[in-house]
Amino acid sequence: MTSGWDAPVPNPYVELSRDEWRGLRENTPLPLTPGELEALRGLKDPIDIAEVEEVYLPLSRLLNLFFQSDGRLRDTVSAFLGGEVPPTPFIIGVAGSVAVGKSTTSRLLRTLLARWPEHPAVELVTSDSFLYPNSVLSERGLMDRKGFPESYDRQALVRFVSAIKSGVDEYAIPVYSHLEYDVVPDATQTVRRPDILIVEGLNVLQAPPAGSLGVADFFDFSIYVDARVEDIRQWFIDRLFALRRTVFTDPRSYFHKYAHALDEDETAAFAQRVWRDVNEINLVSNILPTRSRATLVLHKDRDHAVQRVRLRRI
Ligand SMILES: Nc1ncnc2c1ncn2[C@@H]1O[C@H](COP(=O)(O)OP(=O)(O)O)[C@@H](O)[C@H]1O
Ligand SMILES: CC(C)(COP(=O)(O)O)[C@@H](O)C(=O)NCCC(=O)O
Repeated sequence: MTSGWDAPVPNPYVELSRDEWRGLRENTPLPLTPGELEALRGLKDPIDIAEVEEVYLPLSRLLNLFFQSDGRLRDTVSAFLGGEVPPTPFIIGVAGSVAVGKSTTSRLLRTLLARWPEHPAVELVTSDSFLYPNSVLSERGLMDRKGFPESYDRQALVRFVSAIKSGVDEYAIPVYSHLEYDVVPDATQTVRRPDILIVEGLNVLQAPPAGSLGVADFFDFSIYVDARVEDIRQWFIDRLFALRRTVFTDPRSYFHKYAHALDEDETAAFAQRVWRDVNEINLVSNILPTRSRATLVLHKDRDHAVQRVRLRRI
């Protein structure tokens, strides 16, 4: 038995280096071409096939094992109840900062998971669908708090995930447009009883207020995409410059006015201000504190490559 001040700190996680993790792919095949990966990649995300093979195939294999083990647990419960318990979607949460690369991770997982014969139907929703429209955010003085917990209709998100977990046949949710920087009036995304539902968003691992349910209460597995705050800040700034050269040139873009009006220095100052006053505060106060709730943490280095993986002990 160890004791004293230098005793190892008990740790509820298994910590793996990239080398250890990549060996866990075993013989999982690569069901993705470089062209398909290109289509899934977010702006300025340098993900390549090596990253898919070494990081995402072990993850795809692990999620497939969790999915199958969930089915066996359901069989046990059915036997206990003396009647069939019908399957409901397996729900995966993906959380992390603005600009950390959650969208690429989620889109890639959707594609990789759908190629397993056990769960071909995989749907992806992002929690921005549950942001209040700009009109409501303005009224409440929350336009500079987009992405903070109070900018979402938390109860609508919980109702949706609860309905999916209850096995409803279909459920329509709102659609958010990054281009228009607002919820799109009258547009909907319909989720139809998938085998797996991925729910991606900044705050999806947040603990609910005392006495109520949170969206994370319905997750069967959760992933936190992690990196040093300084690195994410740089990625956010680099991406804003890339957006300025691409998306912001579209007259429909909410940020179109900035594409020409601001020179390079002013754009850098704008990016730094939005990072410091909005996204970093949200990361440090609301998002990072949820990291320890995740089943799995993917930690990226400055070059965006995942170098460490932390898996919660079962
Ligand atoms: N102002 C914007 N205009 C258009 N697309 C954007 C804008 N901001 C972010 N995006 C895109 O929205 C997606 C989600 O971005 P974000 O919430 O920062 O999460 P992450 O970088 O972790 O995927 C990304 O694909 C990003 O490129
Ligand atoms: C739309 C977002 C709040 C992310 O929403 P999510 O789907 O992660 O809930 C975020 O990408 C965003 O636009 N934040 C506002 C601050 C900024 O422009 O960076």
